Amino acid sequence: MAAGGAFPVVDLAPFFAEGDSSGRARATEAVLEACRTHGCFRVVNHGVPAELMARALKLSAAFFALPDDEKARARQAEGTVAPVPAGYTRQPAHSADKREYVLVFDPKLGFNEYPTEPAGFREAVEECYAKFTELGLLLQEVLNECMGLPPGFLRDYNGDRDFDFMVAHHYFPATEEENYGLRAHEDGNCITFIIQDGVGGLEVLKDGDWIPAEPVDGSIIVNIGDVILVLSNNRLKSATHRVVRKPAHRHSLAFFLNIHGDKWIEPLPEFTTKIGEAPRYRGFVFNEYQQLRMRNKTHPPSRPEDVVHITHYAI
Ligand SMILES: O=C(O)CCC(=O)C(=O)O
Ligand SMILES: [Fe+2]
Repeated sequence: MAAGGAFPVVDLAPFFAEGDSSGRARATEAVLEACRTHGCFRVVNHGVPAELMARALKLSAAFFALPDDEKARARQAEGTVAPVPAGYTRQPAHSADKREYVLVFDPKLGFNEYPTEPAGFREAVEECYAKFTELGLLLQEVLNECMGLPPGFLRDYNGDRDFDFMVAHHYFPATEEENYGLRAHEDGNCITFIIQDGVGGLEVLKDGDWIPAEPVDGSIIVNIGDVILVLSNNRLKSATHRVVRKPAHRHSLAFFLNIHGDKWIEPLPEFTTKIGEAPRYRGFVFNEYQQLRMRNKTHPPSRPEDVVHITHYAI
C-alpha cells in the first residue's frame, strides 16, 4: 500500500459528483468511523487543486528562507484587534517548539500582514484560504450528518467565518539534542486541515502509539478539534497529534475552521438528555478556552499537568 496506508483515507469525490447519494453515504460512514477511531483522516478528491497546494508550500518555504530582518517586516503592527496576532511570529529561542510561522485571517477582515517577497505568496495564500473554507463548510455538513443532527444545525451554530485562520509553519531541522517541533496537543477548534511538504514528522496518537501522517502529494490531513469532541459528548474524538522534527527544514500549512469566541460550547442534547446520558463536559464560552490555551503558550506551566486541555472542563 502507498505511504500513509495505516491512516484512514476518505475519498470525497462523491460530494463533487451530481446525484451520487450512495457514494456520499459511504464517504460519510468512512468519516464517522475515522472520527470514532482516530479523530483524524486523510482526504483525497477534496476539491483543492494539488497545484495550488504545492505552490503555496513552495512560496511559503521561499518566504521562510529570507533573512530574519526581511521576515520581521511581516510582523503585525502593535494595537491591532485580531483575535490572535496575524503576520509573522518566531517562537522565542527558549521555547520548546522550534518553529516560525505566518498567520492569516480571512483577507476581507484586513488583519493580514503579507511579506512583499516572494512574489505570488499573497495570492497563493488567499486562494488556499478560500478553497479550505469551502472544504471546511463541506466537511461541517458531513459531520452534521455523522452526528445525526438536524439538517443545517452546525451551519447555523457555526455560521460566522471571521474567527477562522490559517498558519504557514516552518520547522527548523532537528538537532542532536532535541527534535520537538510541536508538542502533543489537540486542536481546540472544530476542524483543521493540514498540508505538508515531503519531509514528514506529523504524528497522531492512536491507542497509545504514535502513527505517522505521512506526506502524500495532493492529499489533506483532517483533524477533528475539541469543539466537535465536546458537542458530541466524546462520540467523535479530537486527534492528539504532534510534529517531530527531522534533520531537514519542514513546511506545512494548517487551516483552522474555528467558531465565534462568544459561542457557548457544551454537549448537545442529542448526545445527553435525549438519550439519557450524562454530559461529560461543563459548558464554556469558546473564548475562555482559547485564552487558557493561549496562556499555555505565553506562560508555559512548569508542571505538565497544569497545561490546560479540554479535560479542564471534564465532569
Ligand atoms: O505542521 C503540522 O503538520 C501540524 C500543525 C498543527 O498541528 C497545528 O498547527 O496545530
Ligand atoms: Fe494541531
